[in-house]
Amino acid sequence: MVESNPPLLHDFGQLLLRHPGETCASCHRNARDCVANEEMVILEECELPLIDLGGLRSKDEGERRACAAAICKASSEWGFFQLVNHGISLQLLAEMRREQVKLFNKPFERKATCGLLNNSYRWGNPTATSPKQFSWSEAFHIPLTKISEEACYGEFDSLRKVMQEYAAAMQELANELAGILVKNLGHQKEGVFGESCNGSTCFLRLNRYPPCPWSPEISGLVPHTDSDFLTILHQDDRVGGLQLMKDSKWVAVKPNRDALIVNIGDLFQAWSNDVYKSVEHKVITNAKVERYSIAYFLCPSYDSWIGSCKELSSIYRKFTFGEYRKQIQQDVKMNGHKVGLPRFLR
Ligand SMILES: C=C1C[C@]23C[C@@]1(O)CC[C@H]2[C@@]12CC[C@H](O)[C@@](C)(C(=O)O1)[C@H]2[C@@H]3C(=O)O
Ligand SMILES: O=C(O)CCC(=O)C(=O)O
Ligand SMILES: [Fe+2]
Repeated sequence: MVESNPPLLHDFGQLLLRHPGETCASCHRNARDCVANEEMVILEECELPLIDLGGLRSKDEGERRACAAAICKASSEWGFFQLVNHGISLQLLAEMRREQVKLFNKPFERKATCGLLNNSYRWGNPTATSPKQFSWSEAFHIPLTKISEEACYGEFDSLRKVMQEYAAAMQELANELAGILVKNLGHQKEGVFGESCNGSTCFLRLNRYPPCPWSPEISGLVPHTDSDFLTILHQDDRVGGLQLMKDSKWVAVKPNRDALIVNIGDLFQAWSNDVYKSVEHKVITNAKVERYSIAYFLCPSYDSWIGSCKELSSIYRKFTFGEYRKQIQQDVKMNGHKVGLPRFLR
């Protein structure tokens, strides 16, 4: 049988061999026995703020205002919320998921070579310097620049067509949410994003988390913040695993088949001068079942300047998105993990 899974067990094993003596900071067991030491912290399951976007379309001005206020409140207190009545057709979400499954079912060799989808395939973390930096997952992190170029997708034209429709729908929703968040701080979206955040500058990330024999000690996706303005996540509707940091504790997000998850990324935190929070999150693995998710990242072009709505008292220095991405890639390469916004403090 042709293997479609990436060699996660082999790569993780190699990493453990390179770190035989490492001990876990919280339980003092050998890193081989305990690779995700944060898991020792007590875990709560949470009800993320639930926002009914139908409120924005209400004839009643009070309801429209209340809905916008709830979005801003959740973005500053949680950095995360769930969205129902979001207007994205369930059929489109299901079609996108079908194409995603078909893609991940291809032989590993095919996914890893051939420059598939703009060379966007990755798995594990080749630059991890310790076991707890390893992600038990595979992903296509796809720039939407070439989404209209059929030649770039070869045999995956049905995936390209659904992705095009999916990305357009997500872009509209992401822009609407971004507009509300910007207006709340007394600015106009056009002034902040200008022409820089359009369909072709954004990314789609297709994630697959294979069952993991080391579960739950190893992360499916290591703790991170997203490097964009905001993310719209279509997570698995049955298999949970997403956790986020709230009041210094990891809390688990319950799957909800009717909801999309929205989270604030680093760029919005920087622009809002820390009013909106880019919160750390991670995915835990499951020993028996695989899990899928799709993230839409609202990003500007690489040459866009990320300033602050409080120019005179801004916490972060001005930087371009290109500079930000480059710094992340450099940190991941050098230390195995992302540093992010702290690098850009004034
Ligand atoms: C190994 C890594 C790649 C990543 C940064 C990280 O240290 C951990 C998570 C990865 C992630 C996931 C969300 C976004 O896609 C991303 C751009 C980010 O900010 O964190 C990626 C990073 C990446 O692919 O460079
Ligand atoms: O799979 C998930 O639920 C989260 C994925 C995620 O955080 C990401 O792709 O940045
Ligand atoms: Fe993320």
